[in-house]
Amino acid sequence: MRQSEIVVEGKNLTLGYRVGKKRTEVHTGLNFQLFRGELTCLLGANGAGKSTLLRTLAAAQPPLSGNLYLLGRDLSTYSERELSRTIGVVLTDRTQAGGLTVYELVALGRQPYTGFFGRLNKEDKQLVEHALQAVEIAHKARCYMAELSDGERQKVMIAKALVQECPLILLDEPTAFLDVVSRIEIMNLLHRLAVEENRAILLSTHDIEQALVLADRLWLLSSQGGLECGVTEDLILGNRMDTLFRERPHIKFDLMHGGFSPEVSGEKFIVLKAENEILRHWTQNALNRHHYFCLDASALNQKLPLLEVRSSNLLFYTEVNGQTVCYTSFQHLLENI
Ligand SMILES: Nc1ncnc2c1ncn2[C@@H]1O[C@H](COP(=O)(O)OP(=O)(O)OP(=O)(O)O)[C@@H](O)[C@H]1O
Repeated sequence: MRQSEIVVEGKNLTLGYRVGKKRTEVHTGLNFQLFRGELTCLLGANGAGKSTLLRTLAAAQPPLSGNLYLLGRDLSTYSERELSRTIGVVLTDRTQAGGLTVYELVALGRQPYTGFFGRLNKEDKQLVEHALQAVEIAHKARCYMAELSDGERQKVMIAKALVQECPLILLDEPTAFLDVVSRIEIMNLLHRLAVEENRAILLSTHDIEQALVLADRLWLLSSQGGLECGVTEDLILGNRMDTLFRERPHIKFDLMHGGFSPEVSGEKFIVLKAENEILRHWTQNALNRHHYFCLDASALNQKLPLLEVRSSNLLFYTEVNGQTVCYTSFQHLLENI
């Protein structure tokens, strides 16, 4: 992977809120860089500070201290007009602009160039059409926003950010409210746009599964650990994912399957032999829910029961006394062991 241009850089940044003389620090000493041509996903528990960080990067609130650079220049020196040409912000809002058509809403993204009442020239129109095609919503260009699904509306908001021609796009939970197919589509789309259009795209999400598949980099934000940044696989294999929910030790990151799950509170042990990895995984899933710790065949001895799974309807359970029973489904097995 080539080293690409840094779009945003934070140095020793303190984030938070100032109301009158009261100062509430949400994070201190944050250091990070965001690169062009990459999709970066910001992950963190509820209240970890993701929206606060995104708002600070979007210049919607100033940092309490430290340095924040956008394309090498202090963010606080940007004018409103410069900001609207440099940062595209997509917020999660279910009821946006229902009375506008898709085309009109995306065209609003050209305002930083055309002015509020500005007419679109030929180039503007081409950009709008290109953006509608890029997010695969061109066929709905004449529909009203109110007539779209949540996923389609999200695509339109992304198209609007695209026509702003900003090197940086920030999205706060763009896949909230979406079904699994739309979540995959939106994340895929954002990754493609980051690479093909050479933008720096940063989004916050609770959709860890999708983030682990598509994010070029992760930003892991936690109240105790601050911000950890890195290429997705470096953080996963460096055991950094568990830092996200450090204060909830009963939730563990499953390195094999890339998701969080409750730690097994096993009281019973069983030796598990399975025909293949898929059968092993789902058998373990069922047994863990019933408070069994599963050991592999190397732990085989007479003092532990053995479950041999050849298929989902051929399960051989051998009790400690050596008696073997064959079960024909998980329901059958779980009702009897
Ligand atoms: N306007 C505000 N004034 C003071 N504190 C605030 C304000 N907004 C948020 N906070 C605090 O900042 C902290 C981080 O909140 P933030 O909304 O950034 O978290 P988040 O990671 O986006 O959470 P979620 O995943 O629940 O959306 C929280 O403790 C919250 O109470």
